[in-house]
Amino acid sequence: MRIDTVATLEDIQEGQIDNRTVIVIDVLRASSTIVTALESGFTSVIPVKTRNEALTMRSLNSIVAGEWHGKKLDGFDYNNSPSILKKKIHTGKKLILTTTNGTRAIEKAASAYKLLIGCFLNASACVKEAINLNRNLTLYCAGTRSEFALEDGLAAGLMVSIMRNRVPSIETCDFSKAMEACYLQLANRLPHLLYSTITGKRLVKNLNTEDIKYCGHVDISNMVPILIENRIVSIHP
Ligand SMILES: O=C(O)[C@H](CS(=O)(=O)O)OP(=O)(O)O
Repeated sequence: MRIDTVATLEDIQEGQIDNRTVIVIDVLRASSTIVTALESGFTSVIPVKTRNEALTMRSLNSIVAGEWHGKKLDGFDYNNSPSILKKKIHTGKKLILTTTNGTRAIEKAASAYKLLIGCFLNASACVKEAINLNRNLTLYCAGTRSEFALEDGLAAGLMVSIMRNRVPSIETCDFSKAMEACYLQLANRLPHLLYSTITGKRLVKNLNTEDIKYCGHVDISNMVPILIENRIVSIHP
């Protein structure tokens, strides 16, 4: 098995999607929001591209959440905020979600053999599932507005490190090795380090500090979200 890590939304190549397991990593915040939404009772998350698409899909049985450049969109129920979502149980509802980077990464990699959603919160559960799926793996960091986001790279590095402990023969690209080394070097500075990344600083400016603290927790969830026909559901319902 081989792992490749992709640095930003734009950088992914065709050969890194088809016939592979792809884990979309957007720590701040789309991946963390999706994991948390399924943990808090939503039956599915529907990723959509635009505000209008999200509002058109709204129904009695759904809640609309998302942001553009960090700010909650007009007419939406929630921002892309895992710490707010987790305060309430939403049993049986669908979450319609649109975000600046994460939902676009999901759309770009939708033709993967299996597309999973990962972050710090569910890193070990994702790796376990990727091993079960037994395909080459792409860790697809969404980044932020076309730039590499350190928090995504660190979560990818954590996943490479967990994978290497479980499957010592794993092959990796050099960027995966670099992210693994980076995670091992900086792990003891989590979650505080996330306040100083580009996205972290932006979230602080927009008063979303609770999200940063929450998203930096490692392995607090066993939830593995998977994309099935445009809907994200729990892999083990
Ligand atoms: O959750 C967010 O606020 C970010 C916005 S950005 O990185 O500041 O553009 O969106 P996401 O799609 O979750 O990265």
